[in-house]
Amino acid sequence: MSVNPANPPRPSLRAADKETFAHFTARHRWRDIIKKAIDNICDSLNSSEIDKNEEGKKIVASMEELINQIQRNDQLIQIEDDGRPDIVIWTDVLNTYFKDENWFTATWLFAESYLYRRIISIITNTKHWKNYDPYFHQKGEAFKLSFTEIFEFSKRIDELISSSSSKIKIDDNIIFYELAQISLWGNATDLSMLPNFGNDGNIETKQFEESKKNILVNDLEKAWKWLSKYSNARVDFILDNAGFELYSDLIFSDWLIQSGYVSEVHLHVKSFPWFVSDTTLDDFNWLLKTLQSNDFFSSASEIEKSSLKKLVDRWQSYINNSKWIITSDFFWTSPYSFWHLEEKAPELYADLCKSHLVIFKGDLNYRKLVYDCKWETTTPFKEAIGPLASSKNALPLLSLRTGKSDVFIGLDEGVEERLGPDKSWMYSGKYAVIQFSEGNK
Ligand SMILES: O=P(O)(O)OC[C@H]1O[C@](O)(CO)[C@@H](O)[C@@H]1O
Repeated sequence: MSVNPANPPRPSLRAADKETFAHFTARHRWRDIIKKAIDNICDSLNSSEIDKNEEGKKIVASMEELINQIQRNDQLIQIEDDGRPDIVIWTDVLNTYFKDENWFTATWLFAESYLYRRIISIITNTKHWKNYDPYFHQKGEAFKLSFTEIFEFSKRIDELISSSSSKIKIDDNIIFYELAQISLWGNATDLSMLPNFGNDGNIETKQFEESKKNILVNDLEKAWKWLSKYSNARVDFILDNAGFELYSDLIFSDWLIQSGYVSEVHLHVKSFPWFVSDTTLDDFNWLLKTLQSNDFFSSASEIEKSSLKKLVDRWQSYINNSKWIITSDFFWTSPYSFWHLEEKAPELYADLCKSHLVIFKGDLNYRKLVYDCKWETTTPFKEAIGPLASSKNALPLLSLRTGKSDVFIGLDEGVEERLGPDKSWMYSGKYAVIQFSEGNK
């Protein structure tokens, strides 16, 4: 049988397997995530808007029913047509591969993606809540907590950009490594890992040094060698989370442009709210607006505010001059692994082929790159990404991923054993991989 969503290249990860993080997620985390979304909806109810209120209550009832379906481990049902064009794909994949499956027997990747698509269908099928993002509040709150790092980084990027004209010259490869790692750990929950560029150009911060040891595979040198042979290249980011992670991705993108190696950065956002924290176009616009808002950072000093203003003005000019292109495609929120990218999204793929480096951020993108299944941890990365490395049009790609699920690939012999029999290291967010494939262009 060919590889397909129900038949990954290795035995699939399924929530039915009690030893996995997939199981814990399906048993506990999904319920908590939906409950939190319900709370957000309830907080947005306003008794003066009667129709909207009534609809809001219906959404809450449907979401509660969704929790019940998961807890009873019901068979997966059709997703209600909400008029979004991707509904056809979802219906087709569900009917073709998962018709008789339930929440715990379907592959984890399908069941989890299906959950987020069900939530969006409930919300989209309303009059007053159509464009409501049930995770928006959380994303904003989390961003606020990164106050210190936000200002620190806006100052640092300024210093880096002007370092070419100053006495202290930091080598471009060093900046590339550090900004890529900031973008990597921007995905981690522990922001204390973030680095500091010292006056002599060295990286200060013990935790950052410490966190480097937790990068189990680090292909940054290879990626740099690949990218630095270009000037005016195109880089694509398949973005992951909004808020601080997005901010750190933009800091990285900013330097790529300023360094002259890159003249165009394509930033791929999600078409609708996805896996709680993923970046949508609204999140992107919110970030830019928030960085300019006096209210949000009311305790910031004038110097901090003006450094941020300079940064956002520059970012806005990239957007106005098409140096940064914000784009989205339904493929990123489809049930398919990226093994099917070329086949299922040929136009998107053809466009990505124009890129000199496609950077995939985060855990979910990693799961989709490697088909979210039970590979040996020593499987070479290029084997696990299948056609993404072997196709004659294979893309040059880089994955920046902190581990938050049951899959790690490309580790040296003995690493898994050293980390011990308790598999929580795989999903704790403490360990990461940076993996590169140069493609066939
Ligand atoms: O934001 P990231 O890094 O893609 O993480 C999302 C991941 O989080 C999880 O929900 C687990 O924490 C996984 O199911 C998913 O792969």
